[in-house]
Amino acid sequence: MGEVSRGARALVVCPDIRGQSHDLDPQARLAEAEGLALAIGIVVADSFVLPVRQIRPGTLFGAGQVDNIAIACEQHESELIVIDGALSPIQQRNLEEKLGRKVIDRTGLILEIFGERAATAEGRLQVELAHLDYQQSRLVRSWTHLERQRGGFGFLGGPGETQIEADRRMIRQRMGRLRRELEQVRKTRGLHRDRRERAPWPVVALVGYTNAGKSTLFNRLTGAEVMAEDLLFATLDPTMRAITLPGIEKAILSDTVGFISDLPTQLVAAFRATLEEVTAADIICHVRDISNSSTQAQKTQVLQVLRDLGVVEGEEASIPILEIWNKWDQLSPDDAEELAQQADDDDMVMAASALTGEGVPALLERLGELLTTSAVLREFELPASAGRQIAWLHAHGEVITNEDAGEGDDGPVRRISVRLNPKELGQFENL
Ligand SMILES: Nc1nc2c(ncn2[C@@H]2O[C@H](COP(=O)(O)OP(=O)(O)OP(=O)(O)O)[C@@H](O)[C@H]2O)c(=O)[nH]1
Ligand SMILES: [Mg+2]
Repeated sequence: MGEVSRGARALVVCPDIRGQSHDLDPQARLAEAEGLALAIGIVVADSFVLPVRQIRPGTLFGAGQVDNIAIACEQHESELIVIDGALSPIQQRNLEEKLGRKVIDRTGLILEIFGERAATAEGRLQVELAHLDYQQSRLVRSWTHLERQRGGFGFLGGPGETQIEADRRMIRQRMGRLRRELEQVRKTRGLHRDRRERAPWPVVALVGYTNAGKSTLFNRLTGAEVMAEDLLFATLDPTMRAITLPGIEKAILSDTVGFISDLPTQLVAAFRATLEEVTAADIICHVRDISNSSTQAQKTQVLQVLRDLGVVEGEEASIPILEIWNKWDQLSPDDAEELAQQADDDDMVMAASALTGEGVPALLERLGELLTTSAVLREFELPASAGRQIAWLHAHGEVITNEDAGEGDDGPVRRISVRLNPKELGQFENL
């Protein structure tokens, strides 16, 4: 880690490759790439989009374009070039040689940010694993030119083992160790989650595109001081706090990592594990920067991640999703008027400004309402002799299945799936 240093002056180049479709247009992608660079303290000296009609396997860009990048580097005194796309290891090496400067691609950049931000043990393990995976792929495909014969002492491998094989094995071993550690950490966290699931407190998860305002809203609702900044990926590790809502004494609010388009594959798994918490929520609040010109594309990306997590299938969501149209204060009066109409017509949309607090009381009201009425499928295993509880479930919830689950310590066990809202769950737990 630490491939780039804070304060480095960089050129940010967004390749617009013909035939590759994107939700975001090139200018929006360029702005996002600048945001990523800023997030790690890089000074953006200049930035531009370069159309690529045909990918050059060796350099991605054509020779004339590479010359133009070199000129721009000179003009703007840049020591680093950020390419907002995927570079093959060979392309990266060739560009570095031709430009005489360090070149980093989008995956490398996001890995750097994640490396700097991860704060919990689990987050750090995930990011290191992702980084090793990235390095490993680079070793396999490009470092062969660096291969050199190792002398025949044979501590690590047989005599004559090449350096690249040794490096590869070391990375593999390290990854194996990290995976085991990660599993251990997750087991502990899994226990916590089970315990919380049994606790009669509903969980509200904030999700959304990076920089949408999740942490700002989290802080406003909880009085906490989670880092909320105009930085992409300000939050990496999930944070939870208790809040009180109208009609609900206690609910758990969780803040999560922001989403971004084209997340590096190496980070998808890490990211998904962090987001698993979301699948145990009673309500998902999808925080949107409604003032952003790419807000629609961002929403598509967020829904895609929720789909990957299994929360959304087709048009159906298994957990109610309340959209929060945040940064309302940034809208022009005309836009505000038009969007207010749409928000009014949809009872799963609330307009708000986490910054000014406008719309927040109504949002709390709506959350309380949803939590007392939205039923989620829950599964219980109860001794068949627990007649009172079983009867209560039938009377208050919508029982979907009630089946034999074998023998327990106290005789036969029933497995019952039932739709209950969080309030009913609380009552049931206190029976
Ligand atoms: N004008 C305005 N700015 C806001 C509002 N909500 C958040 N912001 C600003 O938007 C920026 C990002 O806010 P965060 O709360 O850090 O966003 P996030 O969604 O947690 O971002 P990540 O953790 O990076 O995913 C900060 O500069 C906030 O001050 C709002 O309602 N209005
Ligand atoms: Mg945040």
